[in-house]
Amino acid sequence: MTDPQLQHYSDAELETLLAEWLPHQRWFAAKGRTVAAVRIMLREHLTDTPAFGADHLLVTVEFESGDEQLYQVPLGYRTHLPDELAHWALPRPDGSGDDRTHAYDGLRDQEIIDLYAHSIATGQVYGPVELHTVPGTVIEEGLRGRALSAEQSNTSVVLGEQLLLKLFRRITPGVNPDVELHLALGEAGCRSVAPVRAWIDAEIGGVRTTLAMVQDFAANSADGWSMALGSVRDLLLEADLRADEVGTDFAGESQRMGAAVAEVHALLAQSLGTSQRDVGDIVDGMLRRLEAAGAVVPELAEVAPAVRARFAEAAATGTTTVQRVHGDLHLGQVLRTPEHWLLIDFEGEPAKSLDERREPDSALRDVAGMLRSFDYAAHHSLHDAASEAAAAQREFRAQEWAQRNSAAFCDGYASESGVDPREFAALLRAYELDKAVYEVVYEARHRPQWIRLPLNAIRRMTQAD
Ligand SMILES: Nc1ncnc2c1ncn2[C@@H]1O[C@H](COP(=O)(O)OP(=O)(O)O)[C@@H](O)[C@H]1O
Ligand SMILES: O=P(O)(O)O[C@H]1O[C@H](CO)[C@@H](O[C@H]2O[C@H](CO)[C@@H](O)[C@H](O)[C@H]2O)[C@H](O)[C@H]1O
Repeated sequence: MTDPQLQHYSDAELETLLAEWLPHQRWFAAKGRTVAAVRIMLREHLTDTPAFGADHLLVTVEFESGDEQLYQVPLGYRTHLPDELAHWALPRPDGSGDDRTHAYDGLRDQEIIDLYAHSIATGQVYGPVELHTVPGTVIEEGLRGRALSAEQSNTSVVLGEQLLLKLFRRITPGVNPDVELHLALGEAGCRSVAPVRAWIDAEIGGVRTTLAMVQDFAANSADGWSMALGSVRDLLLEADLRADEVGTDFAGESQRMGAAVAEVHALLAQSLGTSQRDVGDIVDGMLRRLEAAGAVVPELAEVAPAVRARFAEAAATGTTTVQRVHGDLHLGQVLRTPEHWLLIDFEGEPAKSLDERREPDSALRDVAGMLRSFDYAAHHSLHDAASEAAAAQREFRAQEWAQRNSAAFCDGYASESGVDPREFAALLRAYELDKAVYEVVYEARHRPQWIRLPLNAIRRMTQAD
């Protein structure tokens, strides 16, 4: 029996199917919004073999509200869909028969990944796309690829356990800060990032726009979030021990992490400069975000006056030094290699515009991001305890873990930079609250069952002296 032929999908057919499929993808940034239509902006045909086909798409998503977002979507086509690809398939057109070719996320297909790896190694890219390689870089041919887990804002593929190809999903015209800052830090000889070796861009609407980047893959690394959760879990299991007596005490790691963040900040300041900014201006942005968040999550109304009071304390502190920063630092953005800590993902908060993400900010934003993350890790593992007394005890111990690691992180930061973030308590607290407000909206949209973590933290922070 011969296999059925691959059937072509028209642009119009794909647009209809993508409008249904895109909102369910983890990397779709507009969760909760109604898609009015999808338009294909670019469709580059990559291959047609008897077994499979592939296209590379850039699509514009139009929302009911009238605005648009641009997404990058590699698609594969097969007549028979292997079980492991079923999860990544687009719906099939209404009324299509059993032999209708399947369309699916191309980056989940080994053979299509190989095609991209070959293209990067040989420099043979498609259509208007350009590949730029950092001088001295040689990307081997024939590196086998595997896509990383699905829970990401973008899609990353490990090539030969040596390199990581990160394909940006939501595309914003301009240079992606992930490439921009990684390149600057690489040139400055920073030890605490994985160097970028190449990037891919194209001119979109007259603007050179980043589509993907290739950086060193840190094999055998563990992410800070998993390590921190392990430490908290062990502490909560050992009811009679203090945090510093438990084998997986994390404070030494937090201290080294603080030093790594300080190194990155110093090199970003050195390479890309610093300036002075009125804290009042920074706080105006925080107030605007608080108001916008209140429209999404009504529970914020109850804590908003106390948050505003904290913001006002920060605004009264005058001016502060600003520089390029990471912008969305948390425990999931640091990797512990066998040697040291690496910071990854310099894209900034996905919900902000590119201009906002590239705006110089206080280094305290990143410090606050990490302090929030210690609080998340500490409280994430608290389940309903058998009695109120037991719950209070577990809460107390979780809180102690967060404080111990926050202090160690600040100690490490201060030892590397000579500046202790805790000296700027009012501004640091304002950044922590701003981040927690962002998190409330993030959780409402992505993980509603987690929303109590940032909401409770805001209550604690606004009640504390
Ligand atoms: N250089 C690297 N080496 C090893 N693993 C990495 C590297 N960069 C990222 N990762 C892994 O990929 C995951 C997603 O990376 P990230 O840059 O945060 O992507 P996203 O923007 O999609 O969230 C990280 O949680 C980490 O596990
Ligand atoms: O890693 P991303 O750039 O996609 O960042 C977004 O998702 C994060 C969650 O994956 C989110 O981080 C929040 O949850 C973390 C635990 O999962 C916690 O460690 C962070 O402190 C907390 O902010 C991040 O805010 C969001 O931008």
